[in-house]
Formats: sequence, structure tokens, C-alpha cells
Amino acid sequence: MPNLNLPSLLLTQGDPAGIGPELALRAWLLRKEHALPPFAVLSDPAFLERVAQSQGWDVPIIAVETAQIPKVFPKALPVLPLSVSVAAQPGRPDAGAAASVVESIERAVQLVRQGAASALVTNPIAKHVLYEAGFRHPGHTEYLAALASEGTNETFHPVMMLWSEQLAVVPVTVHIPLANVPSALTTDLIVLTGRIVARELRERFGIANPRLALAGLNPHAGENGAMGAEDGGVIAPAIDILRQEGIEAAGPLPADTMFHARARSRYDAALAMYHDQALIPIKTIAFDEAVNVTLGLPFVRTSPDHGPAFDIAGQGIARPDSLIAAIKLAARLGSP
Ligand SMILES: NC(=O)C1=CN([C@@H]2O[C@H](COP(=O)(O)OP(=O)(O)OC[C@H]3O[C@@H](n4cnc5c(N)ncnc54)[C@H](O)[C@@H]3O)[C@@H](O)[C@H]2O)C=CC1
Ligand SMILES: NCC(=O)COP(=O)(O)O
Repeated sequence: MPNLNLPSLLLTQGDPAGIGPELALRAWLLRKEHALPPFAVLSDPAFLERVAQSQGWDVPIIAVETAQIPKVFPKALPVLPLSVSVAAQPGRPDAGAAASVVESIERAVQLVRQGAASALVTNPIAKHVLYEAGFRHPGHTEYLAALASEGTNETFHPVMMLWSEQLAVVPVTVHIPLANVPSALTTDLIVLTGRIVARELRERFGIANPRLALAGLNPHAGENGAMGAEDGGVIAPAIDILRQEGIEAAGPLPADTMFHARARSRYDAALAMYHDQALIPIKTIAFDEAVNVTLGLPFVRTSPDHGPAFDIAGQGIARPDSLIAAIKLAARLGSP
């Protein structure tokens, strides 16, 4: 049975030509099996009806306001209608759909900030498609931080964490070209990221004394400076500062030997220095289960670990596991 006592979640539409819309429908179909909390999708109800029909899935869709989500959820997929209609051909991304993608994210953030829902689960977007339409943020992670600070005097440093039962990883630098990583990597940035991760593992994940492991940047963590200066000159000083603040932090560790099973048992989260150093191990170990969670925001945001998978969109073969894991984690972290 779906657990109707849990607060409602909001799912964004994601790229309508990708697998996000069909995964939202699948998650609703699997709601009882996975005891999912009530959720609604911010999209065009007629578009989602067409997606369900094209797959031959029996998913009644009802346009709602947030207060109605728990009541409607057991019998139909609640949808918060957007101001625009949505049309898309599976696997054929079109920058013309960007307005609906962005509205879905913005309205979901607004509603969560107003307390009308407990957390946000974003469906995948293709960043290059949004860039074509003038979107200026590297991805959700950075965009959500900008939305979170709107109308306040606060700024938020968003931290991307990919989490699974087997491994949690955090890229310290995120959506930047590899060539820019060494100059973007500063002791301050690593310390700030480590503090946020330690705090949220404690406060949101309930780990009393989080253990962090920090990767080096260069082969063999720099081989005592012979293979790069960042490990000793930038990362090691950050680890010293984190330790002085009482945070358990190991490293800089050679990245090639810190992700096997025995090594993973020694830490709660690995801080990697760039995107692929973090995401390759977790997507190799736990592609179907891992969840992307943004730390450092004043609200909970999770997402599946994968992208819009245009190559299989509309075929009904995309696995809903990571979206379901994202819904479960959002419910857990968003519970009062
Ligand atoms: N949270 C987000 O919005 C994310 C967005 N992206 C975006 O995705 C776009 C495309 O990236 P790709 O590298 O192609 O990654 P992708 O994750 O969309 O696809 C990579 C491969 O994994 C497969 N795959 C992905 N999800 C699957 C699922 N649920 N079930 C079965 N197979 C699945 C795809 O079919 C493809 O072969 C990029 O533009 C990137 O910006 C990537 C990751 C997360
Ligand atoms: N590879 C993960 C990813 O790109 C997710 O980015 P975001 O849209 O969640 O910021």
C-alpha cells in the first residue's frame, strides 16, 4: 500500500523527449510494490496521457493542486499542469520544449520553498538542449542554488552527492571542462565542500561521525610531488583544516585504489576532485540504485543518477529503479 501519511513529493517533468515522463508513469504504476509516498508531476496532463497511451499503460491522470495530491494518488497520477502545452517525439530532443522543462523546475522549487510539498525529485534534462534555448546554468545543481537564493540575502553553495547503499561520492568540481579543474580546485573550495558533506551526513543522513575520504588529483596522489603539485599543495592543507575542525578526513588518497569494496568500508563519502573521478565508480557499482542528491540547499532535491537516455526513450524499456530510489530517498530526507 502507498504510505499516505508521508508528505507529498513533486517530480519535475525533465526533458519530454527523454525517459523521464515514462519513468514517472512507471513509478506510479509501481507505487504499491515500493510503498512510495504520494507524488505529483509538474507537466502537461495531456502530454503524459499520450505517453501512457503510447506504452499501453493504464495510468489515469488527474490535474490537481498540491493539497489534493495525497487523496488523488492512490487512484490516479496527480499532475500539476504547466502554463504551456508539451509535445515531444521520444528520442528527438528539441530546444522548443525548454520553456516547459524550466517552468516545471521553477514551480516545483517555489512550491517546496512555500512548504506545499516536502521535497523535489527532478527528472533528467539534457543540458546542451537547454543551453541552445539560452539556459545559463551548468545543470540542475547550480540552477537550484540560484533559485534557492531568489528573494533572500543568502547564497548557497550546492554540493552534488551521488549516493547508494554501497558508495557515496561527491565531485568537488562539477560541470567544468577537465582542463579547468586544476585552477578551479582550491583549498577553500575543498574545505567548504567537506564541511557541507560532513554536516549533511550528520543532520540529514543520521551518521553521527561521518568519515570522509579525499581523493588526490594526480596519479598516485602526486607521488610526493613528482606527478603534480595539487595533492600536497592544495588538497592536503584542506584535509588538515577539516581535521582541525573535528571532521574525520583521510587523504589525499590515490583515486585508483579507493573504490574497491575493502577501501569503501573505511569511509561514508568519498570526495573526488572532478566529475568523472566521482561518477565513474558509482555508476559502475550501482547504476540502477544510485541517487543524485544536492547538498547545501535549504530544501531536499534528489534525482536519478542517469540522464534522459534518448537512445531508448519511448520504448518502454528504461529501468525505473534509480527514479524510485530517488523518490524513496527524497521521502526519507524530506520527512520532518
Ligand atoms: N540529472 C540530470 O538531469 C542528468 C542529466 N544528464 C544529461 O544527460 C545527457 C545524456 O547523457 P548520457 O551520457 O547519454 O547519459 P544517459 O544516462 O542519458 O545514458 C547513458 C546510457 O545509459 C542508458 N540508460 C540511462 N538511464 C537508463 C535507465 N533508466 N534504464 C536503462 N538504461 C538507461 C542509456 O540508454 C544510455 O545507453 C547529457 O546531456 C547530460 O547533461 C546526465 C546525468 C544526469
Ligand atoms: N552527471 C550528473 C549530472 O550531470 C547531473 O547534473 P544536475 O542536472 O543534477 O546538476
